[in-house]
Order: sequence, then C-alpha cells, then structure tokens
Amino acid sequence: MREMFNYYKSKDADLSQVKDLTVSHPAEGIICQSIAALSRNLSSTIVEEEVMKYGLKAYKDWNVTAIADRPGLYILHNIFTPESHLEWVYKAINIYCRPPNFTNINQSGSMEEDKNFNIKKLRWATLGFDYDWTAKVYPETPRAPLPDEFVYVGEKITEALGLLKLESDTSIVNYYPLNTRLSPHVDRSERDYSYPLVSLSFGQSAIYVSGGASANDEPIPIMLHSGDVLVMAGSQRLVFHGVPRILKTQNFQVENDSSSFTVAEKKALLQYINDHRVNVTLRRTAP
Ligand SMILES: O=C(O)CCC(=O)C(=O)O
Ligand SMILES: [Fe+2]
Repeated sequence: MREMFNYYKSKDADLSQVKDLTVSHPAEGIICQSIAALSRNLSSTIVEEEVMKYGLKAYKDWNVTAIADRPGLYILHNIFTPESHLEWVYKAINIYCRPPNFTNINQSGSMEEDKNFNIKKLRWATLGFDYDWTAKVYPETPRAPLPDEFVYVGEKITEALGLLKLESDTSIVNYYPLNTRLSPHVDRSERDYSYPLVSLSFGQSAIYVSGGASANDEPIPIMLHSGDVLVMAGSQRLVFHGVPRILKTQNFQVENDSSSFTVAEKKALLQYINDHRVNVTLRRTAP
C-alpha cells in the first residue's frame, strides 16, 4: 500500500494504470453495468419512476462498477446532477464546517465567531458523533442528528445496491486543496462493521488507492471524479485505502443565473470548487 501511495503522490506518476472504471474490463473481473442489471432489489417501476432528492439522478441513470475479487466494493459513476455538485460544495463550505460542527480549525465547535476562520486551512469537519482523532474513538452519544441529505443519500445508495440500509448517524467531511493527500488507513472506529461506509466525491478528482485487509496486500488505483460514490461493504469495509493525489480535471461554472447564490457566494464557491476536492463520508457509528 505504501509503495503505491508514494508512487501516486508524485506529480510525475504515470497515470495509465489508474483504471477507467466507467467501462468493464472482463478479463480482470471488473464489470460496469446499470444499477438495474446489478441489483435484483430494484423493481423496474422504481428504476424508471422514482424521483430523487438532493441532486441524486434517477436510478435509471446510475451505472456501477463491481470488482470480482473485491466483493463489497462499489463505485457509482456520477450519480448527482451537474448543478447539485455546486450545491453540495456550497453546503460543505458554508454549513457543514460552521459551528456547532467541529472542524480542524474549531475543534470544540465553539459558537463564538472565529475571526481567524480561514477556509484555506480547512481540512475536515465532523457531524453527528464527532470523531476524537487522538483517542480514535467516537463518543457514546451524538452531538446532533445528521443533515437530512446525508441520511437520505446513504439510504438510497445502499438500498439500490441491495446492502444493509445505511442509517447514517455520522460524517467526516474531508476538504482537499490540490496538493494535499490522505494517508493509508482503515476506518475501524465505527462500532458495527456490518453497515457499509459510503463516500461521496465533489469538486476536483482524486487518485484513490484501495487495498486489502493487510497493508501489504496489493492495492488498485482508482480515479474518483465529482459526483462519484464509493461504497465499502462486507469484506471491503475494513480494507486499507488512501488518497495520494488530487487532480485538477474540471472547470466548474454557474451555467445560468437561476441559481440562488449571491454574486459573492458564487465567486467564493467557484474559486473553491475549482481548486479543491470535497469528500463526504457517511457512516453508522452507533451499534
Ligand atoms: O477522500 C476520500 O475519498 C476518502 C476519505 C476517507 O477515506 C475517510 O474519510 O476515511
Ligand atoms: Fe477512510
């Protein structure tokens, strides 16, 4: 894991081995198909007709990649409408990182206005059960319920995949400027691993490395773009993974002015999303 992580950290890394998972590679057991083809749980009426909230596209437009020798790992490709990517990042930089939520800048969630709040220094926010990064534990009780959109999206995604429905109660939101990374780790602090972990990507892209239960297992490099969702369930719930590199791949614009953003908000939002990646992890922490 370390070796591949360090390789992709470099700006000179050759990216030709980073798999395009939006197509199948049958010889390698990598199959990309519609959610309807993958999941017997979804009736054709639901696939055709269910109207989604919070920017999720209808099920009929969902494609998902599964990998034969990594059962439980799923990558859903751009399942959010284009406008909603901006909405999600707007909320990430205006709501999720504001009091009373805890962030790396305001680790107690203090409601006193922080005059030194500097968005450039923002790296994480915790919601629900606030993770204790030092002790590596979640508290016994949550500080607050999760935003409705987190719960909804986690449910829709896990239901569609035929997994145990994720009733998420906790989130870590990661903020990545272009030159940052997230070291290899396993998310093992949640109290019940039978719940999947669902991870939403917005903004710029990531090289994501997904390994095995041991740090020595051979990882695969995956490209994650804005609107993609990665799900870790079953035996893939406890694998090593990390983000060695953020790649600037997209130039977001606000297409028309029916958006509800003010001019100043729009400017700040575009500046942020064109230089950062935001990742929202949906977790179940209570047993
Ligand atoms: O940014 C990502 O895609 C992964 C985030 C992650 O692994 C985590 O928050 O535990
Ligand atoms: Fe993680």
